[in-house]
Amino acid sequence: MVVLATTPAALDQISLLRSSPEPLFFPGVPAVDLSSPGAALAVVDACQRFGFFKVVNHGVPMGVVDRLEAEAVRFFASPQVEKDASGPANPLGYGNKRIGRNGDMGWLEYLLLAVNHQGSVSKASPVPSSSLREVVNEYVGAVRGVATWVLEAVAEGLLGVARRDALSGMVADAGSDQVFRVNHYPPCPLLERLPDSCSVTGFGEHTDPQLVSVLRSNGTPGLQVALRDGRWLPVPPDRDAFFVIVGDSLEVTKHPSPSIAYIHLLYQKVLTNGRMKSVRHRVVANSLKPRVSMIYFAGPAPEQRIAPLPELLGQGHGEQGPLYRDFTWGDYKKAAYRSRLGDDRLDPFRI
Ligand SMILES: O=C(O)CCC(=O)C(=O)O
Ligand SMILES: [Fe+2]
Repeated sequence: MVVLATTPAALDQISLLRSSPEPLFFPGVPAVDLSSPGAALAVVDACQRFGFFKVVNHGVPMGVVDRLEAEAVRFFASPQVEKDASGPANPLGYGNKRIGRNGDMGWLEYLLLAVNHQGSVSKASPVPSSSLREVVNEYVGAVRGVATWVLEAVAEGLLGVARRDALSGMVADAGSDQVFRVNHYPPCPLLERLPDSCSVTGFGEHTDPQLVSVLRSNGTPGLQVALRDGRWLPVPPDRDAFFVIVGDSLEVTKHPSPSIAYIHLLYQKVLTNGRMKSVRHRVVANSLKPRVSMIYFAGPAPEQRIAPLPELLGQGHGEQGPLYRDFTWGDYKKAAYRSRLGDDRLDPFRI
């Protein structure tokens, strides 16, 4: 984070970031072709090594994606007073710059909606128009298929074909906690007044709490993922692909004595007892072009226990037993609401 002597007032409390002198784009984002015979193994490998990958040949009709993007652009271009009618986000609804309740700010506006276990926007969510509701339902219905496919591949890879639905079943259960979010990052002209070495936070660094997130964006760059060595790597946008992000619930590993470096990495997670990695990511603002992203987050029901799957305990990796106490998704969510975006939200659950 950077502090300047004269930060433009319009940035309010939005943090500045130091731009890294890295090459422009990371060429190594693993790409998985869902139509290829080796796709399941490639998914498991990518989840284990990066916690992040993109999928192509995903089978989601691009017409639905384009319709949703057009509806989202229309909504974000509508008068502020109309957008405010669906907010302030608490946590659902329309939000502007403020993310969560604990002081995180970013150069963006967004709409956050709850999705029921059948994949439709829940009645309680403040959706601005029936046309937006319709197209979100259609879109979520389609990308849920990608999330299910990924969770099935992971379960099969770790537990065998008989337990293929061990993870995806948690999302299909009645009462599962699924969320859909559409983010709009307007161009940030203030960037031109900042030194080249600075950028502006669009969405601050964090891990996604759920099992898995499926992200799609327009062609504007901004998304960055953290590698294990702490470097931030820009992800080349691909408007025809989906990016899959492993969430905290899927990851949770263990480590005998967490060192500072290890805490930085945060590659420790629960259900898979560390086999999968959740990945820290963030978005930086763009000076010229708007970025629109849509993310479907697949989470379990509030009463779902988040503990290592018993089959995965004591299978090598030097582990003696779980390093996290049993907790439910509901417990985790409550703790997450009290935390800042970039906090290690699993900390309260470490043994
Ligand atoms: O907008 C993006 O590209 C990423 C946003 C994100 O990480 C999130 O909404 O959790
Ligand atoms: Fe995220």
